[in-house]
Amino acid sequence: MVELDPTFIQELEHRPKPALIEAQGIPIIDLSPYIASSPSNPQSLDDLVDQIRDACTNWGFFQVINHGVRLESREKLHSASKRFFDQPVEEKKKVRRDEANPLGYYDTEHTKNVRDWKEVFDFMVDDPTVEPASYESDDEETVEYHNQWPQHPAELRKICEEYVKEVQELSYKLLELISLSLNLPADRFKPFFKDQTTFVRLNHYPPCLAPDLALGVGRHKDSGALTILAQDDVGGLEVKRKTDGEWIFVKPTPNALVINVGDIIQVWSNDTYESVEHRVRVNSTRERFSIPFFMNPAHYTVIEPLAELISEQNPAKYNGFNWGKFIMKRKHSNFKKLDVENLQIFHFKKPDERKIDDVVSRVENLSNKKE
Ligand SMILES: O=C(O)CCC(=O)C(=O)O
Ligand SMILES: [Fe+2]
Repeated sequence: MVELDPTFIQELEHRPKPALIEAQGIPIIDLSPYIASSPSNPQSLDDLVDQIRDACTNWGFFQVINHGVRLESREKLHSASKRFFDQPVEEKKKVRRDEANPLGYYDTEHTKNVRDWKEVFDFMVDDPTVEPASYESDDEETVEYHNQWPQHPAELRKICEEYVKEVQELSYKLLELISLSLNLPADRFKPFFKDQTTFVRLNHYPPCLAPDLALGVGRHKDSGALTILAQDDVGGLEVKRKTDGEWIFVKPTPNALVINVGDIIQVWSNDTYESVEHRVRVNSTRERFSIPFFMNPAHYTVIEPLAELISEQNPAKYNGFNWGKFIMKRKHSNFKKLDVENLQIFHFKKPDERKIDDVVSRVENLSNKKE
């Protein structure tokens, strides 16, 4: 019997199943009609937009190939990340995050109040990034966050910055495609990202002696606009299939990036697209590395359903909320185990919508129990 610190142990119903379900996985979309420098033919662009719409509607997740991010920059970052995490913990803790600076290294993240089997290193894409000083709604003070770079490996900073430049270009293209897929102009979302609060996380999941009890990241939805994830060939990411709630393994595909729409796009689209739950399983033999790029708007952005996507027949399902305050509150509860439920976009649903969601989730629970 392996002794596992009880803070890592998932409730029975949330533990990973012994067998992986690969099934028909999330779609793979070839972005070449949009990424290529030569103007593409309109038919292939329409096809691409249709594929994006289907993937966002049916899965909330997809993989992209021919995305313009060079394999070389990605591999360089994976190996620099490995060099960083391979160091003794005392060395890594020289850049550890604390309540004053949320950036850098830490190994105590909790998701839904259970500790994740992972260690991470976070940095902002814009350095410095301006965020609210507190989550109190009447406090207008802001602070500047600065990245903390380690001394070793010295090249980590440059490699991260190079990678980010390429992924950032892709992030705008994906936003454009998503916008077109909602029948909006390609640049509809762009202004929200002028003072963006986008950040990148280097994830390291060490081998775990009790992979049946713990998770690398517990079930969650990404709270930002869009996530672009590079994963290595080990695999571990699982996505909750919308049709039946089954956890589906995302098969690592060479040179593909995994994309998912986050809570913000769910609200902007007034629930046309949903931010889908996912989690990470760990294994007892191989460490895993992954690198999510979390694309987030400026802190002062009020997140609400877009005017073009609501009507009398389809009224706004959410009250607007301030992105910076929302994320501050979330960070506060992720930092340590709290007894309260995490803040979710669900809490901004208009009262009638919350009632409808409650009924739907009760029916879903009933039908899941029958299996
Ligand atoms: O490592 C992964 O595959 C996904 C990580 C993730 O979902 C997250 O950090 O939000
Ligand atoms: Fe995630």
